[in-house]
Amino acid sequence: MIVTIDGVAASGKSSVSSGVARALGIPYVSSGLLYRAATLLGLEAGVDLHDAQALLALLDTHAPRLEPLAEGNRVWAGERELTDALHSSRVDAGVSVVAVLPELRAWVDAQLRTLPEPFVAEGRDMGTNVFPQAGAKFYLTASPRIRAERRARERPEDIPAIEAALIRRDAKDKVQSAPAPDATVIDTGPLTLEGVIGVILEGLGKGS
Ligand SMILES: Nc1ncnc2c1ncn2[C@@H]1O[C@H](COP(=O)(O)OP(=O)(O)OP(=O)(O)O)[C@@H](O)[C@H]1O
Ligand SMILES: Nc1ccn([C@@H]2O[C@H](COP(=O)(O)O)[C@@H](O)[C@H]2O)c(=O)n1
Repeated sequence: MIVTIDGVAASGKSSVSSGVARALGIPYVSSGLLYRAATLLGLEAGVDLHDAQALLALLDTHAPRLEPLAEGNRVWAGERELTDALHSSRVDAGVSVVAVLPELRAWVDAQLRTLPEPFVAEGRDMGTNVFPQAGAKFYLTASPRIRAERRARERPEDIPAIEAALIRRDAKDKVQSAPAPDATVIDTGPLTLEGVIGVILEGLGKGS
């Protein structure tokens, strides 16, 4: 079984996926972390983030891999853990440049498609492109202001700056971010985290 949870930036995809996965007793997979890892390695090496061949060469050398733990995904490059470095504002700002490159999308998709079922997969195109056969699909939204207020607890910038960056990232990610026609769209604005998890579990027939 595959459950997909897609949505716009900072709509709660990772937190919700982790909660749903824990309730189901299965792993979750954060596809965005692989795009973030490619971006971080590119920034550290000083390569042009538009240069797919240079990025693929770095990925070949460092071979970042995703550890899809239910309590929180981790990313490793050899013995080095990249996870904590993947959510900086610098990576936030660069990742959409990397994510439009077809070669990079193919690299991420190939990694995801080797994972053994069952799992919850979260990102932008899990329900449309990567796992169109998924048994259940959800899509999370919330206004940019609400998302920025939530994210402000995790970033040094103020709420208007975070909101502007989220709007920019949504625009750059628009092509790969359309909801699947068969996804249930959830506006998380009026809901708590536990509330969103509850709606999804209910939709899966696992509600309490
Ligand atoms: N329904 C909710 N109510 C309150 N806070 C929430 C809710 N959903 C998520 N959050 C909080 O919003 C923040 C962003 O959530 P999260 O990181 O899970 O989003 P995301 O969609 O995975 O983000 P990104 O696209 O940047 O990877 C976190 O601090 C999370 O705890
Ligand atoms: N399926 C996906 C997942 C992510 N992206 C790109 O990665 C960025 C970071 O993802 P988060 O889920 O951590 O926000 C995102 O802004 C996209 O550029 C993607 O294209 N497809």
